[in-house]
Amino acid sequence: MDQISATPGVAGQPGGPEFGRMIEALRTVQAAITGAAPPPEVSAEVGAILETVAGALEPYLVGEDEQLSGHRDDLPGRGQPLLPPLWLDERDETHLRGRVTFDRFHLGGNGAAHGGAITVLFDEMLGRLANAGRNRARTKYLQVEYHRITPLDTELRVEAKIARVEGRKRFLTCALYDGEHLTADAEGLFVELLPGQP
Ligand SMILES: CCCCC/C=C\C/C=C\C/C=C\C/C=C\CCCC(=O)SCCNC(=O)CCNC(=O)[C@H](O)C(C)(C)COP(=O)(O)OP(=O)(O)OC[C@H]1O[C@@H](n2cnc3c(N)ncnc32)[C@H](O)[C@@H]1OP(=O)(O)O
Repeated sequence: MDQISATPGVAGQPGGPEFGRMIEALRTVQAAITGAAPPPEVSAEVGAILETVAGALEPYLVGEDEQLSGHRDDLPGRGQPLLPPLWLDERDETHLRGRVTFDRFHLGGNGAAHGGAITVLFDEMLGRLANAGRNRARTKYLQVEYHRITPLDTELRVEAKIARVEGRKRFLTCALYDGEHLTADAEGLFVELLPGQP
């Protein structure tokens, strides 16, 4: 996880645009499966296709350091399908600003994003900022408040800031906006790892 490549991949090489297309297709599949009520024969057919997909990748399974997913900063959400597709437009060591869109895969209920999906976004934003140009740090706590529902299929703005640093402790904040409206925000403490801490 220490190495995240911001360089767009080269066509014909592992991590090239073909990889980005595969992750994009997976996101489309996640939303389609979540949102569909298919007849049994279609579920069976799609299930068999997905088993074939997993089988096609099995010979290429690698360790964490070598996997492409999560290491591609040129792809939305680092090419990690657990993360909602997040684009970072501004970043330095004190703040991050980006755009994110939740879809049907991230549904909580009644058209609103799941609170856990929002928390994943906040942990990602704060984790990226807490680790920007600094020694490694991990989340100690993340306190989230949900102020109004976060809509699906809507481009939202997300901003993170460093509030203060006290020794190993980095206190950060993050806020998610639908237009002018704050939908959720968070405060987190990240603690710099000591030698030997994983
Ligand atoms: C996922 C990789 C993350 C690692 C980073 C790697 C690479 C970075 C490169 C690029 C970044 C790219 C992507 C990263 C994006 C997202 C990352 C998401 C981050 C995560 O998702 S990461 C997973 C969830 N996370 C954990 O899995 C942590 C499990 N946990 C531990 O590993 C330990 O818990 C640890 C090491 C955190 C601390 O342990 P510890 O024993 O060293 O430190 P301790 O607990 O003593 O606290 C020290 C000081 O904080 C004060 N303190 C404690 N609790 C407090 C509270 N509640 N309120 C106020 N103050 C508090 C104490 O009072 C003391 O203060 P003082 O020093 O002043 O006495």
